[in-house]
Amino acid sequence: MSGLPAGTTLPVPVSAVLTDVEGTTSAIAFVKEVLFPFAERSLDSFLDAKDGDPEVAACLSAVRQAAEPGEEPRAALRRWMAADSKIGPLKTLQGLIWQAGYASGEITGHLWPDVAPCLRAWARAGIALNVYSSGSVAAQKLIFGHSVAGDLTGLFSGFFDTAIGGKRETASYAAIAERLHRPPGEILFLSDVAEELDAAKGAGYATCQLVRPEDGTVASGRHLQAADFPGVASVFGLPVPRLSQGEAA
Ligand SMILES: CSCCC(=O)C(=O)COP(=O)(O)O
Ligand SMILES: [Mg+2]
Repeated sequence: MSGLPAGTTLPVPVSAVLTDVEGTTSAIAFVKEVLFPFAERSLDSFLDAKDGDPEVAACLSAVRQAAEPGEEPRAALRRWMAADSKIGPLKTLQGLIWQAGYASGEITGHLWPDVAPCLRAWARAGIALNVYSSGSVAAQKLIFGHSVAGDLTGLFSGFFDTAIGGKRETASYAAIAERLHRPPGEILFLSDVAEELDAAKGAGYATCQLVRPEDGTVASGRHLQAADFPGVASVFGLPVPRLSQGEAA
């Protein structure tokens, strides 16, 4: 599965992991069928309730700047939602809307069952864990803070969104490496999207594509690959979780 001969472990000195969310730690289906529809159907009531709220007003001002000339902000937001556009003010608003859903228990953050045990094992071993997603930092903290495996936010030392740059741009990964005070070669970037991995590799990162057939992801062949987080651990020589009875690997 990795693209390496069976049993091969790479001599890459990984001291930090940077992980994508949708398609990597969490199902694409969860984002598309739970999170996005929740934001879509709550948009009007949220904006009505938050009329005059300074954070929301700043987002709407940024929406007007990015919208087509004369386009009403709500229409622009709905158009971007339909196209899954990774536009900053949309992602910020989605995060704010999801907050209520997580707080009420209507939404629980999906994680593949293999993810939390590996994150815990890697954090225990002193590997610095970080997130990079098009979803806002607030949205990242919500999905990991209200996850099916409990509150995992304490495992992470850094959260990055597109405020640092687009996920398909090499400069974004160089900027993250600087913020982490680590050589890029020591950072392992995990994603389902080959173009994001290409950009990270361009900045000198180690890369691994998560290819989860049950989530509809397709191997690019351009990066080492794994079917799950234990597969990542085996390719890069990272710790694997200690299993308690009945716990997923
Ligand atoms: C952080 S949960 C919300 C996911 C989201 O809004 C999104 O656009 C997913 O982007 P990713 O970069 O994690 O694939
Ligand atoms: Mg992804």
